[in-house]
Order: sequence, then structure tokens, then C-alpha cells
Amino acid sequence: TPTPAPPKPPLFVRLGGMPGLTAVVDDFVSKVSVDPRSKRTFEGVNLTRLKASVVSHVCALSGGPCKYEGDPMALAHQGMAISKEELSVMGHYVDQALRRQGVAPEDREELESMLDKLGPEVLNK
Ligand code: HEM
Repeated sequence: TPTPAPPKPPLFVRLGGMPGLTAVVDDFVSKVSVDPRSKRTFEGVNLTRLKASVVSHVCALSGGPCKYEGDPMALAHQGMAISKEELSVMGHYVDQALRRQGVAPEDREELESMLDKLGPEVLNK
């Protein structure tokens, strides 16, 4: 009888656990917060605190051992009027950070499709 495929570890583990995820978030937040096309909303924001909060959010979403205690997405982006372009600039830097960190293509896609689903919650609030 055929051997069943072994279960995949959670996405969090495939992203490299806390060290991998921290490196990815540090990379893309640093880029998106200085790119002239997307830096607008980051003025005066504590990036260290923001990075920690985003790590905890993505960790929880990807099956990691975190509890996200920040604001829900629509509330966190309230009053920012984030545009499609700003979201797509961020998407570009997320993809670049995942590649740089050596995350496998299918795992990259899994995270990116998770983030795509949150787009409507952050856009135009
Ligand atoms: C799917 C897309 C996104 C996700 C999942 C996301 C996630 C988050 C999270 C978890 C926080 C922290 C909230 C808290 O600590 O209470 C946050 C805050 C923030 N996000 Fe996003 N975000 C997204 C898109 C964007 C985009 C496209 C921009 C701008 C280009 C942006 C700008 C900000 C800023 C400036 C803050 C900090 C607000 C503050 O501390 O005053 N976000 N986001």
C-alpha cells in the first residue's frame, strides 16, 4: 500500500520559525517605511514596536505559538486611507524578503495569499 505523505509542518515553521519570521518582517517593514511610494503613513511610527506587533500577528496567523494582542486590522489602519498602490508596494517587499530569507516558493505563496485576504481590511479605511 502507498505510504501517505507526511503532514506538513505549520507555515510558521516553514517560514523559519521566530528567527526566520523576524528577519522577514524586519526586512520588509524597513523597506516599505522608506520607499517614497509607501512611506507616507509611517511618519512618527515606532518601527521597533510595529515590527514586533506584525511578527506576532503573522506568527499567530501561520500556526505559530503567538497570541496577537494588537488592534484588529481595520482599526489598526483607521484614518490612513491606504491605497492599492501602497498595498502593492508592501506586497513587493514582502515577496523580496521571503526570497531573500530562502523561503520555498509554495510557502511564499501560502503566506502571500493569506496577506492578500487581509487587503480589504486595510484598504481605504
Ligand atoms: C495585508 C496587509 C497588512 C497587514 C496584515 C498589516 C498588519 C499590521 C499590523 C499587525 C499592525 C500593528 C497594529 C497594532 O499593533 O495594533 C499594523 C500597523 C500599521 N500598518 Fe499595517 N498591515 C498591512 C498593510 C499596511 C500597508 C499597505 C501600510 C502602508 C503602506 C501599512 C501601514 C501601517 C502603519 C503605518 C501601522 C502603524 C500604526 C501605528 O502604530 O500608529 N500597513 N499593520
